[in-house]
Amino acid sequence: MDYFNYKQGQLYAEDVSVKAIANTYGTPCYIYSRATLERHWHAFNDAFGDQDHLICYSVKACSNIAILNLFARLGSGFDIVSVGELERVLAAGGDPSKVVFSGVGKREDEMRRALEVGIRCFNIESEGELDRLNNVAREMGKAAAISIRVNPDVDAQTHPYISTGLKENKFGIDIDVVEDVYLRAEGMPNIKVDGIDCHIGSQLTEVAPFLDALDRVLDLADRLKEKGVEIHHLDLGGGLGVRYKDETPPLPAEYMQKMMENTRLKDYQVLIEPGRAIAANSAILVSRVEYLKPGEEKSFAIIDAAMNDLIRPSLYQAWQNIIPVVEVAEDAATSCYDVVGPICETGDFLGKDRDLSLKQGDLVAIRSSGAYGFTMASNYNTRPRACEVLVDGDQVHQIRRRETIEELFAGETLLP
Ligand SMILES: Cc1ncc(COP(=O)(O)O)c(C=O)c1O
Ligand SMILES: N[C@@H](CCCC[NH3+])C(=O)O
Repeated sequence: MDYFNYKQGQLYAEDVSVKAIANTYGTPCYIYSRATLERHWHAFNDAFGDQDHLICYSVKACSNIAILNLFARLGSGFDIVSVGELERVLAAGGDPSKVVFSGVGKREDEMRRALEVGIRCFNIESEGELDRLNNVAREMGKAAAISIRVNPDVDAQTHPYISTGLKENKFGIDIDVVEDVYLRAEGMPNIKVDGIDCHIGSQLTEVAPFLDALDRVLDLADRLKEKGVEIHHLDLGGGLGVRYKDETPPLPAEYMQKMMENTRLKDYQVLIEPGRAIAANSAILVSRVEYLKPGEEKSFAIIDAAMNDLIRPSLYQAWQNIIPVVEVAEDAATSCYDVVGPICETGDFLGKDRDLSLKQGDLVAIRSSGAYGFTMASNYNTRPRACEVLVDGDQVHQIRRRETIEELFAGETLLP
């Protein structure tokens, strides 16, 4: 099911013409489909059947408060990695008691705020963090619920920058030594051990690495039980991949079904932290062609979106489809373009070697831009960040206006 389709030769987002949105709100512009976001969230939620579970949507994938609010209304929990993301969840009406706090570098002030609002659980990534949390909780007269993020040394078979479950990665505590850390945590007066956490990487297209990690986590839970440490929940992280080009990742239902074939899971509440699989294909980034620059070696289509708007192609050599907003005739002449932005970096490209039929002023849509798109945007080259628009049937809502130039240096001061 795709909510971005051509109708009478025009690209639509649900029931609204993309060209009409671009003409009203300008470009570059992120356009989200509410129906897609909600369908993907439900796909995970429904997959659990009667298994006790909580979906903690990973805020870093796409964090506009209007979108977080949609998930909050569905009863979602949230996975956060900073106090900034926590404040977003709260501003969006999210329930703090359904928030898990991941990340290797939690500051004291972040811990304090999270304890103050009563989050569900801290996913501890090091012994130093455990000690710090115990101290902060003691100062506040509270007990902090924790799970420890274990590093199971499983190869997620994904891009090295987004693989997190190998010994060489900075994340979590080695599963072979974590038992002692759990025993220490059990003895801490202001720590309440609740779960085990594991997240091995992102854009996984096979279930096998998840199953390997799950086995190791369940074995650990058994060993801990023998030593008197009671585990109530397992947080299996996020990481399920999506189709950008020709990948064939399992659907959420297939993935969860395979995981739940392990009947030992029934003894626990299961948390998951999906981000990309919910958000990636919920949005397009729409951009206008500024110039065409034909050449002997290469032809360039220079568009008004750049690596500051969508960094995935530059950073991971990620491939995302680029399609025309006004459909072109099947026999129209095409050229092979590198689709690039206006930024002064050779690495500023959105797509390479794309056969497209383009002229100056045309609109293009970069697909699968909903996850790690706007959230990774920057102001490099003093470029205001794009606006975000959400389509709901035939309704269009601007959920974030375009930044103004003045805002970009508003916090700066001249010397006296
Ligand atoms: C701890 C943690 N949870 C969840 C996610 C979300 O991952 P994904 O967007 O691949 O589902 C990430 C990012 O990889 C993460 O680091
Ligand atoms: N930013 C990455 C995913 C990173 C996941 C972070 N835990 C991407 O765009 O593919």
